[in-house]
Amino acid sequence: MMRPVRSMLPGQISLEVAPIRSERPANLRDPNLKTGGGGISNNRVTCFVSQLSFSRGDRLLVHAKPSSEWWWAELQGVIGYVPAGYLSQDAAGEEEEDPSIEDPWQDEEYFGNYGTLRLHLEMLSDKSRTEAYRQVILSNSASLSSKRVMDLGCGTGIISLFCAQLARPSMVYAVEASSMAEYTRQLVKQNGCDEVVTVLQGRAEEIELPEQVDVLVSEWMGNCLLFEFMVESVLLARDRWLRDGGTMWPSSAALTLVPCQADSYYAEKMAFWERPYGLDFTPLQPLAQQEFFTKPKFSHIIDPCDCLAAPCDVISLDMYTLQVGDLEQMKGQFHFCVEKSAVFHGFTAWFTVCFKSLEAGGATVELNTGPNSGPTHWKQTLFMLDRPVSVCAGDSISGTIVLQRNPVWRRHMTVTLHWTIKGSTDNPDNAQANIFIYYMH
Ligand SMILES: NC(=[NH2+])NCCC[C@H]1O[C@@H](n2cnc3c(N)ncnc32)[C@H](O)[C@@H]1O
Repeated sequence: MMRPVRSMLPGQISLEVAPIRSERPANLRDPNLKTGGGGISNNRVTCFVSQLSFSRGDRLLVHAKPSSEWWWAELQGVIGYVPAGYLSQDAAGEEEEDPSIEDPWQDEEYFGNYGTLRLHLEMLSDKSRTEAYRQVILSNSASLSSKRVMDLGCGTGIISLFCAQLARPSMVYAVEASSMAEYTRQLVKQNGCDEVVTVLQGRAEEIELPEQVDVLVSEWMGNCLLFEFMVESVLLARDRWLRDGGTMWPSSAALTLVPCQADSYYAEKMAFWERPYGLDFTPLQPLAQQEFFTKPKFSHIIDPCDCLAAPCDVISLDMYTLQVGDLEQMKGQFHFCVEKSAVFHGFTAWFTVCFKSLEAGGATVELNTGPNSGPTHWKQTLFMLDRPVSVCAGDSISGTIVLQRNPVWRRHMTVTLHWTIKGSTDNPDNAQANIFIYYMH
């Protein structure tokens, strides 16, 4: 249910909007929602968030108020941003806002999940991940003496326990918003670390620490590095609790991309329909493309020999200078030189984070989630093309990637890949510029 408001707009805001063919109020969670401006390629309608066009007296339905200045509203099935200052409450039919949008962070579900063991078991079972954090503490144990540490999103407290067990910090503030915090307190006591580790239950943005800290450590990385956007909490905590000159762990992060072949996934989801049980099911292939290839495949394991070019870092984050506002839209460019003739099925992405030493000149610890490093629970993320393209050694694949944070669902983003293939051969696909939007929800 949404609350109707009237526009008091002086004149028309003339903005490009693409109508959605929806009689019912749009389901904002619908990843195929078409809003704002956009473009079309390979029958895929892109989806950009932009402002909504409306006239004086129009009745808008407000879905969400992500900020005091801009609201997320709908007019005759078209969804977009509206300047809140031009709107007034419609006296008739006071209706409640869509309750599902009251929690754009979906914290109840998010922290509910982290209140159970399933995700913590997965993370603790990830040796590459957990050993990397252990190595950071071990290799900085001397410098950690008498330091004050904040472990943001400590979960079961593993990093805090490493600090207390392998070094002599003066205090570790282990901050955990989910109900797991109650058990984390027990684990801290059970392991004799309660002199050093204090568990604080609450969101890092809201809790109060008694003092600033020297080191802010967190394991905040999600699929494709940013999904869940826990990184926003880390930046807010940095700005509030990390002393000047303090240390961020991780210190930096990078998102890496590579063009790849994905024969088995393509066979499993697309080729399958060619002759199942001797029958021709190819009319279902457009459906399969829409259902399986319009969203990323998380937990994909790419074989290094499926990489068609040298991987390229497309987005780099400096955790000391990154701002929350930067997270709304991040762009990167890539230029790949195809190293072998193959079928180009899509792009695979992964991330690397680095932990600079507390000591000048000390060794940096790296956690690389790519195909040439130890397996992690993130694995890699596969973005499939609508349809595969044959490429030859010497071809180049150049383009841009845009990570666009969802203006309503604050833990979600869309990934837009735009590329062209310049071929050493006159492959008909080479002339085509492609743009693909993938919804991570
Ligand atoms: N690498 C990830 N993607 N997730 C791994 C860390 C997630 C842990 O941090 C907790 N957590 C996440 N955000 C917050 C926050 N803002 N404040 C406190 N705890 C948090 C969450 O409850 C979970 O226990």
